[in-house]
Amino acid sequence: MAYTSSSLHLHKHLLLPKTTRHTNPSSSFVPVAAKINGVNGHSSKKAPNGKVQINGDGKKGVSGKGGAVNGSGSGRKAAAQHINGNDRIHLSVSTGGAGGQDGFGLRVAFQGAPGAYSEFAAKTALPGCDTVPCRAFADALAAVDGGAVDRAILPVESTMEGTALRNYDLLLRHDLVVVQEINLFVHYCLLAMPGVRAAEVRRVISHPMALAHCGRALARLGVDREPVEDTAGAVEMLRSNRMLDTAAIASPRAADLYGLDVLAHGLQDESWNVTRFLLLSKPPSPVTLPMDADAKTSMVVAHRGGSMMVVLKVLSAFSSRNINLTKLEVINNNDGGGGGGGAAAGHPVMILDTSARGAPTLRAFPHVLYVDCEGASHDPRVLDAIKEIERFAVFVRVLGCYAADSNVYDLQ
Ligand SMILES: O=C(O)C(=O)Cc1ccccc1
Repeated sequence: MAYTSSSLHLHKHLLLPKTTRHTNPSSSFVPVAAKINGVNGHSSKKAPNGKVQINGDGKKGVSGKGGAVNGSGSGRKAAAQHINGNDRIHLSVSTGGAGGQDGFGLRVAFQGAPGAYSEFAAKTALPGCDTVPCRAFADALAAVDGGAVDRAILPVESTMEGTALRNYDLLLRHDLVVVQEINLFVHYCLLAMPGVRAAEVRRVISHPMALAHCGRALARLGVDREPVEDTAGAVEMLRSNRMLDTAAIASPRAADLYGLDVLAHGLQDESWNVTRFLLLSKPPSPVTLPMDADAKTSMVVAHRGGSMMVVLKVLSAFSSRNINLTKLEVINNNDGGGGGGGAAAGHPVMILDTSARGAPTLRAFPHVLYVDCEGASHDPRVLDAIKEIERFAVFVRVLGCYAADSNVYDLQ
């Protein structure tokens, strides 16, 4: 196999929620996204009343009361079914912002149209921030790299699919630092134009990750699948083209925002479906961690390959110092052919080397490890572990040090 990736994924036990704070979901999702024009394509209109108005009719704002999909007063609620049985997990999670970070005055680029999961993750991580919709993840990263926005948010792994290698590839090509992590419970709904019945749906469109996460449910429904840029963009497309034979997979919030019917809830094949997002900024990191904070450090290690010995040595560098790892992804690209592993299949991983004097250079590495460890990057034990790894690795780049947040936040 040319390009392989194996990993120790974050799973349920690592994502147990800590907080029990509940807030009004609609209040945690303020309509500031509408104030900003999209960086590359997506934009949203602002209604005269200051609420978001998507595609014209202005019936539903972001905080629109009448369309609560899972709340009271929704006519759509009764019709929606749970595709995968008892999929509504009731998590004790916060919808009100992670780690006490205040996002007022910060512009955060995300991939997708307003109502995308990434936007919700940004709003949860940095309550009060202004979100900036972008056509592609690459545009969101370019926006923060170029100084057009303060942060970008990127989904990097999910409990169902592991590491989003494409997004890691993007991250590594930029001189950006990880400043925050956020875990979001992703609840998928099947949405259609008002009045459309499930039996009339021939095709389902959504972000590729959403289609993959709902594979079994879609097979059961016997519909065609078509990937589009993002979940909310799919909903926007349905709405603006008045598609009557097509449904979209997106969040209940997107249904509310764009005024679509929810045909089914809990479409995901696994009831535990959590996506981990990273917030990225230009260096130096604007975040100062309190000394006693639970911190995490993310890094990428490039090595010569040849055997799995290097993995054992990396593990030993941490374990001998009693440092816990929360992620280890092993990437090997041996012969340049095809093979599994996502966007970079058949290609070495391109990493921007910012350590050398002079301009940062993009370097190609066939053998790479993505490592997250507990502890701050300035913790002497972590520093020592990195020093030890540097003795046998070709290159180590610390991607960021940030507050560990094991909460799982929920849209509901
Ligand atoms: O398409 C979206 O809404 C996104 O934000 C990307 C995404 C898709 C599925 C799960 C998590 C993030």
